[in-house]
Amino acid sequence: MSKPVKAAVFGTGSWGTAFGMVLADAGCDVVLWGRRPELAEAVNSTRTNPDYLPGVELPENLRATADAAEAARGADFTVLAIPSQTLRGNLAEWSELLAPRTVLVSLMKGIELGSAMRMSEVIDDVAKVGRERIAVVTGPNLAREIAARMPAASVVACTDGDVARRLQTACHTPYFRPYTNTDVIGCELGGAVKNVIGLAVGIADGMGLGDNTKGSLITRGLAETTRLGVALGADPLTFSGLAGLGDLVATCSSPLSRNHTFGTNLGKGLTLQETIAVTKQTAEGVKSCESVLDLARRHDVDMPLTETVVSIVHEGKPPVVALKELMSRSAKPERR
Ligand SMILES: NC(=O)C1=CN([C@@H]2O[C@H](COP(=O)(O)OP(=O)(O)OC[C@H]3O[C@@H](n4cnc5c(N)ncnc54)[C@H](O)[C@@H]3O)[C@@H](O)[C@H]2O)C=CC1
Ligand SMILES: O=C(CO)COP(=O)(O)O
Repeated sequence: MSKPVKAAVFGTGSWGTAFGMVLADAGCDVVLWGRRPELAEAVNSTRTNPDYLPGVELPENLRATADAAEAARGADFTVLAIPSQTLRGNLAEWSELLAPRTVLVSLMKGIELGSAMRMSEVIDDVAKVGRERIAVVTGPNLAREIAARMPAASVVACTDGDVARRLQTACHTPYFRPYTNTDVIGCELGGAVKNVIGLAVGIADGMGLGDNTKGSLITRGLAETTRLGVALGADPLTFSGLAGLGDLVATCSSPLSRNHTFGTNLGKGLTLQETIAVTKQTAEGVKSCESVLDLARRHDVDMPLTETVVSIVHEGKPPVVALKELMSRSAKPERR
C-alpha cells in the first residue's frame, strides 16, 4: 500500500481549516499550523475549530500545531491560507522549513499592495521554488458551505499540468470536485478581482438597490476582470469558468461572503472604521481593490468598478455620489 499524501496547511482560519478537512476527507494526512497554541490544542482536543468553524466536526487524520517546523516536515503539499498582505513576511519565516520537493499551494485571493504581485508571484519571489512547484486553488468555495460538505466545484491551477493533476487527486472528494487549469494568471486574477466586485454588489445591496443592478455589476465586473487578465496574458476563457464567473456569482449572491457583507455594511451607511470593527475575518477586497487598481494602471487598463470601490472604501466618497458618477460615464459599445 502506498503512503498517504502529507499536507501541511498554514492558516487555521475558515478556509485553511475547511480545505484541510477536504484534504483529510480525500485521504491525506493533514497538519494545520496556527499562530495560537491554544487554538491548535482546541482543534486537537475537541476535533473542531471553535473560533472559525464552530460546530463542524473535523476528521481524525487532521491535527493542528503551532510549531511551523513540525507542520512543514515531509509535506508533499504546503498549503498557504493566510491573509494576502501578510504572506510575504510569513513565508520568509517558513522558507527554511519547507520540505525539499514540496508543492506550494495558494488558497489566497488577493494582490499584494505596493508590488501589485499575484500570490503565486509573491511565493516564487520569497521561496524561489520555481513556478512549476506553485499551485493555486480557487473557485466558488465559501468555506462554511464546504465545511458542511455541500457540493462544489473548484479549480486547481499550475503551469505544470502533472502537478495540478496530483493536487486534484489529493483534494477530490464526493462533495469537492476540482478541475485542473494551467492558466494560473487568469485563475488568480479571477479570485482577487471578484472580491472587489463582491464589495460593489454588497454596497448596492446595502443601498437597497435591485437585482438588475446586481446583474449589471456582475457582468460589467467580469468584463473589467477579463480586460485586466488579457492585458496580463491570461486566457479570456478562464473568466467564464469557475475561477471567474463561478466565484463571482457565489460571492455576489451570498451573505456568507465577507467581502459582500463588508460592502453591504458600507452601503447601509456605516463608516469604514465601523465596518472594520464589525468584520471578524479577512475581507481581501478591502486592501486588494487598491492593488488591483494599481495593477490596472500599470497596464493601462480601464477598471471603472474597481475605481469606484476604491473611491468609496478608501477616499470616503458617499456611495450615492459614486454611483451617480459611474452611471454618467460616457456611453460605450458593450465590447471594445
Ligand atoms: N473563507 C472563505 O470562504 C474563502 C477564503 N479564501 C481566501 O483564503 C485566504 C484566507 O482566508 P480565510 O481563511 O477565510 O481567513 P480567516 O480570516 O478566516 O483566517 C485567516 C487566518 O490567517 C491567520 N493570520 C492572520 N494574520 C496573520 C499573520 N499576520 N500571520 C500569520 N497568520 C495570520 C489568522 O489567525 C487565521 O488563522 C484569503 O485570501 C481568502 O480570500 C478563499 C476561498 C474561500
Ligand atoms: O472566496 C470566497 C468564496 O469563493 C470567499 O469569499 P469571501 O472572502 O468574500 O468570504
